[in-house]
Amino acid sequence: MLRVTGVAKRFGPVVTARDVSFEVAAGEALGLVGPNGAGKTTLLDIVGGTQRADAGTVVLDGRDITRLGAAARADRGIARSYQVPRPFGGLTVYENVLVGASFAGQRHARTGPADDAGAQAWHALEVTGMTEVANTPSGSLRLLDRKRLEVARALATRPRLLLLDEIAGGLTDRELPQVVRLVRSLRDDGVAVVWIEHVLHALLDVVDRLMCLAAGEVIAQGDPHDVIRSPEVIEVYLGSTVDAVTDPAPDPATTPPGETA
Ligand SMILES: Nc1ncnc2c1ncn2[C@@H]1O[C@H](COP(=O)(O)OP(=O)(O)OP(=O)(O)O)[C@@H](O)[C@H]1O
Repeated sequence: MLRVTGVAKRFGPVVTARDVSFEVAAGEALGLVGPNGAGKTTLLDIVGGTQRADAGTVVLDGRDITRLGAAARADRGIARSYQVPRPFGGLTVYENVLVGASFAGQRHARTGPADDAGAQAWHALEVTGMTEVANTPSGSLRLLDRKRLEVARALATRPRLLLLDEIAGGLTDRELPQVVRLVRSLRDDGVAVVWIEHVLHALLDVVDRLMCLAAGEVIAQGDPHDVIRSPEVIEVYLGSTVDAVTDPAPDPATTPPGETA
């Protein structure tokens, strides 16, 4: 479904992507890990269309979308959540999601029968377990609900490819499984997912494949358990936490050293 080939990006002297290539199949979940500053968010930006790569191509469903902006990519089914949730604080949860659903509704109306944006927004709240806080001002939400609202706003656009940026960071041991279940259910419903996450055991509960970036380069990708056992990944990212991550009863709060949630 998604094929990224030979992507390069730099900000002045800082190289954030160097010949990065990967693929995501329809309905597949790919985890993206790596040290702070490795270039993970920039790569998501390049796939989502909010950043333009210096070189390389992004192909969705066989069509080259490299030169398309974020709105045109959203039209084609790409949606994303942001590391720092940015809801419209004065609007309720429902209203926030309705904004996304309305834009998507207008787009779909151009090519087919008009959607009911309200129904679509409500559906996104149901899927994310947020109906009980639908009328709560989003500025007063606890962290878990702010994270879920990010996902709900993205879902309201009816994506086929969902880009998630650290939606598990900062959550408690009791909250984490809810996010894991949510992402897994989306994947199981056929939505392809690319998920950046430092909370590795949450990622490992969901993703089909894992890719590790360091200094803008892919240092490993493939089976998640192979990737976290890769000597290079252990050296530059996991260090001694690899045993905690793969332990049968891992500490849910485990985050690699030096990483921010
Ligand atoms: N717009 C920008 N202008 C200049 N430098 C940038 C810009 N965006 C990102 N960078 C730099 O590019 C590098 C990669 O940043 P990026 O946010 O993609 O990394 P990351 O792997 O997502 O990190 P983290 O895990 O901390 O979120 C960093 O050194 C960052 O400071």
